Amino acid sequence: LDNGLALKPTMGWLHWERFMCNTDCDTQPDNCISERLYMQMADVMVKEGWKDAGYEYVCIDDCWPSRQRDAQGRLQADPKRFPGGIKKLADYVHSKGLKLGIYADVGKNTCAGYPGSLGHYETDAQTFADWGVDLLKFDGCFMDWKLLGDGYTNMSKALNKTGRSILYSCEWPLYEWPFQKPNYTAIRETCNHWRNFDDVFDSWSSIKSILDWTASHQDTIVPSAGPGGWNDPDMLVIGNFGLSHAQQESQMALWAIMAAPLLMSNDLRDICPRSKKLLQNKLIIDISQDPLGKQGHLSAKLDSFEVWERPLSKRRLAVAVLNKQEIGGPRIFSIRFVPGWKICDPQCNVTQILPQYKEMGVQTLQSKVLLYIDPSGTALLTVTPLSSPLKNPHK
Ligand SMILES: OC[C@@H]1[C@H](O)[C@H](O)[C@@H](O)CN1C(=S)Nc1ccc(F)cc1
Repeated sequence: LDNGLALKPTMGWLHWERFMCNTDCDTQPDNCISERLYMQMADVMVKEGWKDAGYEYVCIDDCWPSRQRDAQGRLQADPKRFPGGIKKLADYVHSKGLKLGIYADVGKNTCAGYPGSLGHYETDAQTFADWGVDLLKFDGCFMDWKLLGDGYTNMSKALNKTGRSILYSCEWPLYEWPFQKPNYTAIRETCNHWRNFDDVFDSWSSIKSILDWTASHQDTIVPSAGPGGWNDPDMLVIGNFGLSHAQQESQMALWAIMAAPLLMSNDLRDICPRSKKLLQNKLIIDISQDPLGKQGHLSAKLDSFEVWERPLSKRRLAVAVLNKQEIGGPRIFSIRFVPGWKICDPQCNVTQILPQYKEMGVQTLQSKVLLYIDPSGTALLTVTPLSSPLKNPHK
């Protein structure tokens, strides 16, 4: 969507995978969907270096509203859980130099059964703008699939009409795929990023299913990604319970290669140092936020390894090698099997970023560079071609 936003993949925090629809603030005041949760996350994001690392949007997901619209037909926050209302929460988040995201649904109800926006697109867009909201995640539940396009485009126009810059995150293709192949040209014109596939869960099988779907549809979806519009493989679950450290490194590396929005869903108030270090790794974030804005793709599969490559600015290349084998110990992968390795003709400079930082120095096409990759782990590298002076000096 050409609204000047999401020129790089969105970075921030989104409540859903970790906090879901927990509305029991009597029993669980620290973990229920309430203004406290977002204010505390905003505080931590400033205090613990998340904002400095680039994480900017604090996002509310489903279950925030009251069950009824107000007398003017406007959505309103649950008064017990958000006593200050959304506008005051937005002011607080803005006072921290962060941005606030909110959630609504194109159809009759949200997926959790709260009021949907069907028939209220302009009212809801104006309400969000009046509150100072900076991002809208627009879900696709309870909607006739034949009307999805109208719904998503009408809300896009309604947001534009408010005159406020509001990043528009859609789920349009996710709800259309079961019926017909989505039109990614229309989707890109309408949204700043779009969910294509199932919700992420806190498990390696969930991450694998998302990667497999992406690889098998890459010819359709990869060309549609670029500044202002991105494919959204769903939230980062790094720092929760279900992934080993190697698997957490794999999600971080592959989401950077896919130019995916980096929306964490975890408890930043209580996260293990290794996961925090991984999420704040500047070299990986630089790959994610690369100005060329081209999404990477699966370039080779061999012997239970997957090679993913992303072209970067300044003719550089990011390479991720994933060891799909889930038995045994670390396995060796020769970098010569990386299709993009040909940019090392005649020479290139190689830096390994994961599983640990290692400058591998100048290599040639014939170099024997071996990577040791843990089961369900990933080696992440950047390769910079060095053109020798003899080769086409005027090129
Ligand atoms: O209710 C909101 C929740 C999150 O926003 C996800 O990111 C959205 O993809 C939708 N969503 C959920 S749980 N959707 C859903 C997931 C499974 C299901 F059987 C019925 C609805």
